[in-house]
Amino acid sequence: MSGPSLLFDRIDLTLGRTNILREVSFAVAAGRVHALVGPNGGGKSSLIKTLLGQTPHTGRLVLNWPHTPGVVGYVPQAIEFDRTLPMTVEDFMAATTQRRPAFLGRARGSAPAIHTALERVGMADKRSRRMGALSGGERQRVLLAQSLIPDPGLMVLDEPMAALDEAGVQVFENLLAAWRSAGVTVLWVEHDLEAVGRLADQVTGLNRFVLFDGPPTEVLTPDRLLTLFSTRPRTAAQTEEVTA
Ligand SMILES: Nc1ncnc2c1ncn2[C@@H]1O[C@H](COP(=O)(O)OP(=O)(O)OP(=O)(O)O)[C@@H](O)[C@H]1O
Repeated sequence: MSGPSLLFDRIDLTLGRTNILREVSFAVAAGRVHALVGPNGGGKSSLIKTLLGQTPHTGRLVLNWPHTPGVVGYVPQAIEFDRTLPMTVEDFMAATTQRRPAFLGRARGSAPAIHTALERVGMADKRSRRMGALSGGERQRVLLAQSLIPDPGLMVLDEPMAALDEAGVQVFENLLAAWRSAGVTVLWVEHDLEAVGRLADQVTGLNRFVLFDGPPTEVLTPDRLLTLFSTRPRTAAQTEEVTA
């Protein structure tokens, strides 16, 4: 499934008194792996929520699909489950991927796709475990698995490698390679800059504003990284601005 190109054009987002994104403009090329990096609180997750239509932003956001609009896969930041919640991995997969209401049970037709997706992330043998009993890395693999159904054309990933062990990282890298060869567009929030340097085609640095945008080899220079990750805490800067 060929992916869309994306255009963020002067995106502004203010929630309450907090100005989270200001004049954010950059483009994501179709079928490329595009990383979004920046300090904690820099607005990366907010930008993703904006892309997914979840925020009252201003500015222009364009998704240009090659043919008809396709499927958007989304891997949220790690989520917690109550240990006693009686929801198995299979139940979770069904609830997040089937159209039929989850309280009616699993749709029989969805079983093969769920099995294949769990196999791709190495979790097929743990399909009957409760979500709350999984390790953080195992839960992360299940979050990746649910994003594979149905086949996405645009994949939106919010720190998908958090909590993954080495084998889990390999699973993720295999998925990335498969998306790349299928022409899926990937927008990927990541803190691991070594992985970004190795695996992304393009990288945007975000700390409320766009700080840089280009191929990793050109923009992830030691100077840039020092500036990006040693700025004043944004809360202090914002408070001054709001009260000025
Ligand atoms: N609903 C909200 N109302 C007010 N402020 C919010 C809201 N949601 C997020 N923020 C603030 O917006 C800023 C950006 O948060 P966001 O989660 O987008 O950052 P991030 O770059 O994804 O951070 P991290 O790397 O820590 O995940 C933070 O200061 C956060 O506290």
